[in-house]
Parts: sequence; structure tokens; C-alpha cells
Amino acid sequence: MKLIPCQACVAMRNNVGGSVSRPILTPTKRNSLLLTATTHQSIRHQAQLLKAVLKIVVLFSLLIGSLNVFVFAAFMVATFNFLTAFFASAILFFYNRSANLRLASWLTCLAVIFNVAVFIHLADGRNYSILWVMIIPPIVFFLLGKQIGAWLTAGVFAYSIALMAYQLQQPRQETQGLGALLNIIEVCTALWFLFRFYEGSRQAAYRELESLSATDKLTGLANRSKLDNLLLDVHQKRRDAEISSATVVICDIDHFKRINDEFGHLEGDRVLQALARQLKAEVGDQGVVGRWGGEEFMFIFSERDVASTVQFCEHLRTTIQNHSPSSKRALTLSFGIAQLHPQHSIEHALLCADRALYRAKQDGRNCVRCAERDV
Ligand SMILES: Nc1nc2c(ncn2[C@@H]2O[C@H](COP(=O)(O)OP(=O)(O)OP(=O)(O)O)[C@@H](O)[C@H]2O)c(=O)[nH]1
Repeated sequence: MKLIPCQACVAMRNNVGGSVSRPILTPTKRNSLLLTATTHQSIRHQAQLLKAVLKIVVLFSLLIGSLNVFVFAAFMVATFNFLTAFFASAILFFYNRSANLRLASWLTCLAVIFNVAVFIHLADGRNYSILWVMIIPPIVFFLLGKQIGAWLTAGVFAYSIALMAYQLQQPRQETQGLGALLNIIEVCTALWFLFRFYEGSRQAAYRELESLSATDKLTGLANRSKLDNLLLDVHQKRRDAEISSATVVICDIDHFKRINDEFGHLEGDRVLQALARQLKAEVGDQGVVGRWGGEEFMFIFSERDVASTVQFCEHLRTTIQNHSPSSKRALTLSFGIAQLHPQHSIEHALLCADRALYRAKQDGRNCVRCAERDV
């Protein structure tokens, strides 16, 4: 922490997002990290979908092919089904070898579209075969996205409507029977599998992103945006009198710059990670600890008054002093504590905690100070 005169400190603390320390990750850098993570995540999600679609195609083609051989003696359609299973397996193999997601997705969509188009053509309007076009939209939208999905789906639907219109000119075919029943069951089951898998993986991807956006990448602790939300929550609870006390602590490593200067930035990072583990273990489920920025950490406690927060910080201070997270240099911490008052804003509590921390630094560091109004 830089020893900044209080006026400057006030100016910098005008909003909740302000910080006295120079943050190592600028907002742009943090956003780009999140963006990279999002991109990796979305590629993984897409790859899982591709594999699931291909496995469903293989499974269904084999099943339907067997039915066509043993129940309907429709050998031509069955051969076509087995060829489809073979192509889908080949695409899966190709994707596992090349990891070319785009090409594998296109091949899969084209194979499915071709397969459905030929099948409804061969079935000649019988047995509700037209229902099979229903599996095209989920597959092409999932694998190729909104725009291409919309065009391909429109094309397939146009083809089906034209085929139906043509078939209406012909004498009507019998559509009731075991074949019709099986077609309905198979299409519904395929759609059930596709949507169920899609929704499951979408929710998992969403949860992963949510936790990613709330976690500090270096230390794995709650990040600043998560801390901001927690502060809002606790403050609201205090205002609604759901809890009787709440405190916030800003804790800063003393002379951290020296570790970076003497042992390098990587060692500095390792120390931050080791300290984060210690802080998390110490706070347990008594409160929340997060990385406020740079070498500053924040604790938020509900149902804990100033006196017991001081006690906790004193314990933490001596623990870190005696068991330094750095093997290369003894480390000490300075603490600033403030209450979260229902009548005052969160910004005010942060300003008070920051001023208390400033006094701790001025008083020689390695000590705990409370906001003056809370003493
Ligand atoms: N390695 C590493 N260093 C960081 C990170 N974030 C902030 N720092 C460093 O933390 C140091 C903070 O320095 P100062 O604000 O001068 O504070 P200090 O040296 O800890 O001294 P006092 O707070 O006054 O006791 C700077 O050298 C930053 O580069 C990080 O994520 N990794």
C-alpha cells in the first residue's frame, strides 16, 4: 500500500470500485482474461455438443438400420442407415485426431441433412417420415450457430414443404402402422436426447462462467466484483435488521514491493497465493475473504462486532508473523477495520477501513487499527 494523504484517499474512495493500491491487473487486462476463459469455455461446450450429436447419430442409425433389416426387410434403407453410422463414426474419429471443430461440425450437419433428405425421399411420404426434418434445427443451430442454423433450417424446411406438395399430387399413401409409430417414437427420443444434453451442458457452462467471473485468477479467492456484491448483500441485511452487526476489514501486506524487487514478480505471485491459502484457512466459515486488489485483501463478517473483529485480526497478524507464507522473507500484515452501519453507505465504511489501514501503516505497520468512530 502507498502512504497516500487522506484527501487523496478520500478522492480515490469516492466509489466502491476505487483502490489505493496500484492494481496489477487493469480492468482491460481482467476483461481480456475473462474473454479468453469465455472463449475456451465456449469451444469446450461446442466440442461436447458435437460429440454428443455424433454419438446420438451413430446410435440411432445402428438401431434404425437393425429395425429396417429385421422388422421391415427394407435392406436399401438399412444399408443407408449403416453408412450413416459409419460416416458419423468417421467424423468423430476425424475430430478426435484433428480437433478441427468447425469442419467436423459442418460435416456432421451436412451428413445429417443429407441422411434425412434421402430418407424422406425414399420413404415417399409414408409412415410420417417427414417428421425426421424436426431433428435438423437443434443440430444445425447447436453446431453452426444462429445465422447458418437459420439458413440451413429454412432450406431443409423449404425442401420438405416442396416434397410434401409434390406428394400431395400423387395418390395418398398409407401412413398408419408400425413404421409410423416407430418413426414418431424415434424422432421424439432423438429430440429428447438432443435437448436434454444441450440444456445440461448449457447450464454447466453458465455455472462455470459465473464462478469464473467471481474468482480472482491468481489466488482463487473471491474477486473484487464478488466482494462488491457481498458487501451489498451484508449491508442490505444490516439495514433490514436481519443481522445485528457487520464489519469490513482491509488487510495489506507490508513492504510487499521489496519481495517483488528482491526475488522477482513470480515469487511475489507465489507469496500472494500462499498467503491467500492461509487467510482462507484462518477465516473458515466465520466470514468471507477476497482479494480486494494488488496486495490488499478484504474480510467481510456478519454477526461480528468490532471488538471480536480486532481479536480475529490480531490472531491473524501474529499467525502470519510467526508462519510467513514466504520462505525467503518474514511477512507482516496491516489491518484497517470498520463497521458496516445501516445508516451509512458502503462507500463510507470502505473509506473508514481505508483510513484505519492508513493509520496502521503510519504507526509502523504490522498492526490492527479501527475506524475512529468505531473505537
Ligand atoms: N507479484 C505481484 N505483485 C503485485 C501484484 N499486485 C500488486 N503487486 C505489487 O505490490 C506492490 C505494492 O507496493 P506498494 O503499494 O508500494 O506497497 P508496499 O511495498 O506493500 O508497501 P506498504 O503497503 O506501504 O507497506 C507493487 O510492487 C506491486 O507491483 C500481483 O498480483 N503480483
